[in-house]
Amino acid sequence: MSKIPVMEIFGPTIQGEGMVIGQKTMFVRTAGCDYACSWCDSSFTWDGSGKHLIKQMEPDEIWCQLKELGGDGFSHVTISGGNPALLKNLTGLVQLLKQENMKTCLETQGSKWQDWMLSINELTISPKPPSSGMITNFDSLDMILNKLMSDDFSGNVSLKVVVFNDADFNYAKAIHRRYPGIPFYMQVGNDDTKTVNDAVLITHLLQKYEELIDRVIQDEELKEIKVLPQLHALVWGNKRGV
Ligand SMILES: C[S@@+](CC[C@H](N)C(=O)[O-])C[C@H]1O[C@@H](n2cnc3c(N)ncnc32)[C@H](O)[C@@H]1O
Ligand SMILES: Nc1nc2[nH]cc(C(=O)O)c2c(=O)[nH]1
Ligand code: SF4
Ligand SMILES: [Mg+2]
Repeated sequence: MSKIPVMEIFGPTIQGEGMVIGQKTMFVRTAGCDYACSWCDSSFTWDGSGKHLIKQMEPDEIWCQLKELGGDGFSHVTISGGNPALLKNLTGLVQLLKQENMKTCLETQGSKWQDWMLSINELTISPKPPSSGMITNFDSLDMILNKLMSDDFSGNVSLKVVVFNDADFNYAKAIHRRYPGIPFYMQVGNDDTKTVNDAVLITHLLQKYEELIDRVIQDEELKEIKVLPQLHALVWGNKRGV
């Protein structure tokens, strides 16, 4: 018995962020986070407001629900949260997804390590900039990225920093400088995660995207960098489960 606290299972949708942006995928979102970012767009996973949604599930139950939703129409599963890396017992799910010939993607912030992370195909580490209110533990981050750059890991790893302001931009640059060999992404911060006015939100986020692009273009230090919006926010606004 190794039950996993699941907040939501959804899809098929597209991966809206980072290195496999646009990829058709299913999502498994786990409950609980060791951080409490001021602007977290998934705060219901850790602030108590989604407590009633949490289901303790075995890996095979999760797989059944994925198949119910996605049928035979998917080959990619993204695990996000909360912080899935809090869960030692995700090994069973990751192995089952592998057996079923799924590619796996993980979203985590780089604060915790689990050995099952070595079996993930696409691993995004997203350290948190000053505007989040969180403090990066660089000992943990160094340790995690060292493991992911070793021969023990055969998947792809990338770094993704969300940027809201100047201090975040400088933090993002410092992260890229510290880990120059790792594919690096800057992502536009969504500063209005509650509005249901999609038209206003989307116009605003596109403007923020243009501002971030302009900054990167003007910065001679930034060369090997990709600048992305949250594509799902541009398509569906703040809607949950997409
Ligand atoms: C909800 S988090 C869950 C995974 C993990 N806890 C993490 O932060 O990487 C998934 C991604 O959404 C990003 N994110 C959260 N809130 C955001 C916001 N308001 N605007 C832009 N990106 C956001 C996070 O930085 C992270 O890269
Ligand atoms: N479509 C879509 N793409 C995403 N990429 C990362 C997400 C997340 O919340 O971790 C996310 C999400 O919630 N939806
Ligand atoms: S680390 Fe991720 S899930 Fe946790 S609070 Fe920050 S953005 Fe939200
Ligand atoms: Mg999200």
